[in-house]
Amino acid sequence: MKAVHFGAGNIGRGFIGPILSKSGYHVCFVARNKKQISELQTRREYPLVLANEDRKSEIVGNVTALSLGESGKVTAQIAAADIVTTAVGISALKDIAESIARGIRQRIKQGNATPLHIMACENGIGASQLLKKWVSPYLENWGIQDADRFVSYPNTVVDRIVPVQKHKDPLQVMVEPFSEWVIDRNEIKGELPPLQGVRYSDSLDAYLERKLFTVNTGHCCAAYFGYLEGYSTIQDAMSDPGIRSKVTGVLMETGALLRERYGFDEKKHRLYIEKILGRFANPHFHDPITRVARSPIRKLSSSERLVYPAMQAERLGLNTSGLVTAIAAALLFDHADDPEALKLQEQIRKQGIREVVSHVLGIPFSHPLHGRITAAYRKLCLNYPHLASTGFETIFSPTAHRPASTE
Ligand SMILES: NC(=O)c1ccc[n+]([C@@H]2O[C@H](COP(=O)([O-])OP(=O)(O)OC[C@H]3O[C@@H](n4cnc5c(N)ncnc54)[C@H](O)[C@@H]3O)[C@@H](O)[C@H]2O)c1
Ligand SMILES: O=P(O)(O)OC[C@@H](O)[C@@H](O)[C@H](O)[C@H](O)CO
Repeated sequence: MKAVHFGAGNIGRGFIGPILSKSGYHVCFVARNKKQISELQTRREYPLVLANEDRKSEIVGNVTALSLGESGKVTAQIAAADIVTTAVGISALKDIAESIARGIRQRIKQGNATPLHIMACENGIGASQLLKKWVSPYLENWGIQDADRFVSYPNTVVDRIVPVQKHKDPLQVMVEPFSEWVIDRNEIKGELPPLQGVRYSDSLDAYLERKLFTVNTGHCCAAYFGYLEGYSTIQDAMSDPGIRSKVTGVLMETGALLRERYGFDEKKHRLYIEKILGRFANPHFHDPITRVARSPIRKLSSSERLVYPAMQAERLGLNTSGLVTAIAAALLFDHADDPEALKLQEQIRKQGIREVVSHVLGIPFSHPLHGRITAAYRKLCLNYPHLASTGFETIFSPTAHRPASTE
């Protein structure tokens, strides 16, 4: 069995690659880092270490790598693959779509009609279906109408914390012991791929929202609140009782929403939250705040971990005060090495916070959350003036940008 995995980064090497390899697939990473590619080609294996007391390690074998630029070879690999997975970041899916489409075209030319499962293992709602939207136009342009007969794009949920890390061995990866990979069973064509430790579900949305609005909402809250306080790792932020309590408060809000939407048992969900808070605090990690806070425009979009649950909870009349403060904190994330953080700050400076809440977060001026978020943002600007320094005077000053109800 053959698998092609795009992205030899943290989750690619730390979770998807190991599951594929353990399940008997030969794994070809399609990657960008030259050093990693040549090491994977030569060694054909790499070490994976668990971030716990024992530091138990295992070898992930039966792997190799290609560079994205080796387009003929990548096409051939996809043409012969049983599974294609990705972990490149949801915004980068469009950049790999043509490669995948070429592989499908070659597969059809070769008369290979065995099922091909393409799974985008990215955080976000409907990532595999989004990838399909990027791949399909290439196929249509080439006159290929019937790829759906054997190609499927099941959405998935992947959960394992794998921080940014550096080791002497560029292939080594340290991961938390916990892991969960759930795949939408309804989308699979043909037999279920024999993936060890993976769950196939008929109700993926429930798993997806539970993960995104608990693990990822809580994680980014720890990051954005931690950033305000000047912490550099999630573990440091989580050891601050004030931050831990704020994160817990937000997860109580998303928990109430999830229970309302999917009927989760309250006690079990509370235990799920507790477990996740413990995972964030894992003392064997130094997970940079900047990794977890990365790409704030993506994280603040209307289908994502902060705004989506806030809008849904508001609609149902549930408490959203913690989410509102978290959104305001995210709007202050101005890390200089994060292109989206810089773009967001530029937009706030140029357009004012009210426009940004409306157009970037997708919350209309007339929506009750709009005024509450701008008010919370203003309060944070006053409490953390060093973060709001560049645009503070203009953010609330002239003309229409001044929020009416925040004095
Ligand atoms: N790290 C985690 O804890 C974790 C857990 C679950 C899900 N995820 C999701 O997995 C995805 C990857 O996250 P990560 O933490 O592994 O990031 P990462 O930066 O460590 O890895 C991404 C990799 O993709 C590569 N890449 C980017 N564009 C590419 C392209 N066009 N072709 C080939 N390779 C490309 C990058 O070079 C990098 O090696 C994200 O969507 C993230 O949300 C991460
Ligand atoms: O990868 P992002 O940027 O969507 O989110 C950052 C982290 O919250 C995320 O990578 C978690 O570590 C992961 O989702 C845990 O399963």
